[in-house]
Amino acid sequence: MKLNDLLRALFTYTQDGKGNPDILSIESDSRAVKDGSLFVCIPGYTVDGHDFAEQAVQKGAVALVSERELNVTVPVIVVHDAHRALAELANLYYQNPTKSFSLIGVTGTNGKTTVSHLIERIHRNESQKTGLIGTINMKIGDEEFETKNTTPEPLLLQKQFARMREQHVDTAVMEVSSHALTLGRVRGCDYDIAVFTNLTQDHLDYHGTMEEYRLAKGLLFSQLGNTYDTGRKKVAILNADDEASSTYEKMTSAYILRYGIDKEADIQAGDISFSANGTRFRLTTPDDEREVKLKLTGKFSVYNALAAISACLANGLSLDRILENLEAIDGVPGRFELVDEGQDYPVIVDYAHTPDSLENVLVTVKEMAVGKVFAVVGCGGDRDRTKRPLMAKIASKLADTAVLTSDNPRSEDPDRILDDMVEGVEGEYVRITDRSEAIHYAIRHANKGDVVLIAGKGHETYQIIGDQVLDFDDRTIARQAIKERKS
Ligand SMILES: CC(=O)N[C@H]1[C@@H](OP(=O)(O)OP(=O)(O)OC[C@H]2O[C@@H](n3ccc(=O)[nH]c3=O)[C@H](O)[C@@H]2O)O[C@H](CO)[C@@H](O)[C@@H]1O[C@H](C)C(=O)N[C@@H](C)C(=O)N[C@H](CCC(=O)O)C(=O)O
Ligand SMILES: Nc1ncnc2c1ncn2[C@@H]1O[C@H](COP(=O)(O)OP(=O)(O)OP(=O)(O)O)[C@@H](O)[C@H]1O
Ligand SMILES: N[C@H](CCC[C@H](N)C(=O)O)C(=O)O
Ligand SMILES: [Mg+2]
Repeated sequence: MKLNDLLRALFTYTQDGKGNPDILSIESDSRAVKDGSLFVCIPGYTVDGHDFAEQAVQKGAVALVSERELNVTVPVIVVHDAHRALAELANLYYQNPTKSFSLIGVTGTNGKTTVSHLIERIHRNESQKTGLIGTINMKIGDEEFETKNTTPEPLLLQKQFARMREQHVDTAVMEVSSHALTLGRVRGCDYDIAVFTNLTQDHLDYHGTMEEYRLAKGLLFSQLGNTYDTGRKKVAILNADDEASSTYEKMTSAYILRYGIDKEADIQAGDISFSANGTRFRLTTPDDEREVKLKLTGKFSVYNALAAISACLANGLSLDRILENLEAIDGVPGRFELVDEGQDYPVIVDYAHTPDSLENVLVTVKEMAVGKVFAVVGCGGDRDRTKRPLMAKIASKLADTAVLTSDNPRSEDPDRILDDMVEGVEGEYVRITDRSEAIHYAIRHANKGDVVLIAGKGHETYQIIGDQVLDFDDRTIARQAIKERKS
């Protein structure tokens, strides 16, 4: 593709230096630049991509996109915001792949992975070819691809969409993080359906205030638009019980479908009851009323189910088929996952790493415990510090014993993170920095009918300490601890 053709993706820019070279690839990492690359200089949080401009030219870059003028021998396209430019260029380079299938975006503080998986599995059981992008991995049908971010950076994202188009995907579902929305990673994506789960505290290190965080998520709903050039309806799916939805209602011109439990909604759950086998509720839609039996537990699972049902209805599936598929789903990896070695005290691994998700999951765990609840909880390093005392408070108030420990301390001193947590403690706790020891402690002390919750890492298979990524899986450690205790 010629540079000038690619520049149609950008609305305003200035060009410094003449030339219209053939662009053979777009790169935002100088280390990946080859002959014929267009190199986009991204100002990062660790380093500034502009500092690698010279290196990129030496490696064969034939043009650069930059936020400032640069003294190089190839044409420089100067833009206001290189992050946005990168997303728009990537979308045009791969020729608008998201116009070829139905695209569903899921945002919100908690439940994105769960809701995306529910939507994907329901569509897959309807013989649709599906795509999935999120925290755990990316998938096309059964083929898995690794990812670093919940919402990948634009080049990887659009490349993956192009692969989906090639493989004739019918419906793709993706998690859209607030970071991605703020950094413009998803610009150019043509969403058909946007789903909001909920908004509670997280990522204040990045967004500063809850107001900024709320508005960041709103970008998904404003991006949805109301155009029908693909012939598909645009639908915003909002949680009637979450007050942030009223902001998103005003930010979108798409159709709106509301789901809820407490407030009146289009897709409504009532008469909810929980048992050892799962959750039952009465579902009311504008046209129907049904009894639903989920294998998933907790009020939050009812919200996730309602969000998934709404998205599947908006995407044209019938309620009968949606419910049959939904009722068969027994869970998502690392979300309320039981570690069963035949022991008489349930051990649950869960990904709750925010105050709200921890509270929800502990309330659910308390309901199923005949005896005591042990909660193994840590807080991530280089992440929102203000959630640390809140999470320790919730764990120590709701569990009989909170076992406070480490969860990806990253560049921070694990004991400093624990000091921050301990400030919020309001009940019984023990403090064990080593996560493996903490898990062993909880399992050693649990008796028949007690429940051990191991929160925060879910599907993760690593512990990040300093710049080392060490093998670590809560489920494996828990299994070992249960077996050791038996012997
Ligand atoms: C804060 C943030 O979003 N960071 C992302 C960012 O990294 P960064 O700003 O540190 O990048 P950098 O290392 O400074 O590099 C800047 C630029 O220089 C380039 N570079 C760098 C070195 C070099 O030799 N040559 C070169 O050209 C880099 O390729 C890059 O384009 O750009 C990287 C490449 O796109 C991302 O992988 C990285 O995500 C990191 C891994 C991360 O942890 N992000 C989190 C905060 C995040 O985005 N999380 C959300 C989920 C949140 C939720 O739970 O809701 C997500 O979507 O994953
Ligand atoms: N609807 C919900 N409301 C509150 N908490 C929830 C909800 N759904 C799941 N949770 C809790 O949040 C945890 C994380 O869920 P999930 O991975 O689906 O969220 P996420 O939004 O994808 O998180 P992340 O931002 O890290 O990708 C679960 O393990 C569970 O404890
Ligand atoms: N996407 C979230 C995941 C947090 C998971 C938890 N294990 C941690 O490392 O804090 C984040 O990056 O904030
Ligand atoms: Mg997720």
